[in-house]
Amino acid sequence: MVDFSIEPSALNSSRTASGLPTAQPVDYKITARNVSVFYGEKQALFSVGIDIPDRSVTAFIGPSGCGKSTFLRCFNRMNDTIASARVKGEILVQGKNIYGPDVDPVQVRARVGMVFQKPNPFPKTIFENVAYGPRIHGLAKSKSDLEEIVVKSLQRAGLFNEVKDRLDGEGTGLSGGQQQRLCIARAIAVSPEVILMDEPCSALDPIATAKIEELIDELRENYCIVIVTHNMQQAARVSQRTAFFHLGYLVEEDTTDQIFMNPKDKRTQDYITGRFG
Ligand SMILES: Nc1ncnc2c1ncn2[C@@H]1O[C@H](COP(=O)(O)OP(=O)(O)OP(=O)(O)O)[C@@H](O)[C@H]1O
Repeated sequence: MVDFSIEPSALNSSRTASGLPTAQPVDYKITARNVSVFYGEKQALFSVGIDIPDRSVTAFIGPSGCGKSTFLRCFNRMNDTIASARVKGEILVQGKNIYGPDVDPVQVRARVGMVFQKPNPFPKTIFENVAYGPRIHGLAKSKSDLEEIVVKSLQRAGLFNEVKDRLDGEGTGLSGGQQQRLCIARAIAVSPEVILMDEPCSALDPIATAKIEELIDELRENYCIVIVTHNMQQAARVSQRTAFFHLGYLVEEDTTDQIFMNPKDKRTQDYITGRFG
């Protein structure tokens, strides 16, 4: 664990019985400092900094093209897979700079899982979709170990009861909402520290969306979750903190209540009241 005790922004103030404020360290999972991202000559993000707490949901909102997904992809080095993308600045996950010279991006992506807009199960069985990650990362010592990981991951993703009789069926044969929960199970199976979600409900109907939102709420007890969403009601429903982006800048970040009820910046206010977006 990193000692955050000297970082003023990492302190929550509370009051003792004497009425004097005391500082309590917040458990931050991700810390980003001065992050800028370029696609070729074009700059998409401008010196963004944020602290993201563990065991909670942080939502990134803002108009199309403001850089939400670009910033999210910095947290597991997915931008490395885009040839023109260049990331500057520092991102610490659990205190370790994930852009350090000794860091393997494949390991980063196991620690920081990602769920995409469109459910993307592998063309394999339901069991294999979940077993694949633990197997390649050597997380199971035996067949029964692996089975246990698969069952637990499906249970945590709220899918087990629906698929327990057809684990040998194709993952792609599930409904859209089930496929997305399968992708969440797949992400959980490698015991990540963080789960990134890039508009995870945008391809789903309202009932499947409600299930995923419930699941997100349950998962936050154990994980740091960061979600990009276009849907402000969804951000208000599922997140504890919200960051508003505009034209590549992080305009404002605070508790979700504060952002939606009393934003400090006029651009945030205009966006959440639907004046642009
Ligand atoms: N692979 C890429 N190559 C070139 N430019 C890109 C690439 N991906 C994103 N951009 C540009 O970077 C900027 C930020 O895009 P990004 O997708 O991060 O925004 P966003 O806020 O997530 O948008 P949306 O809500 O529409 O998904 C935009 O101007 C976009 O055109």
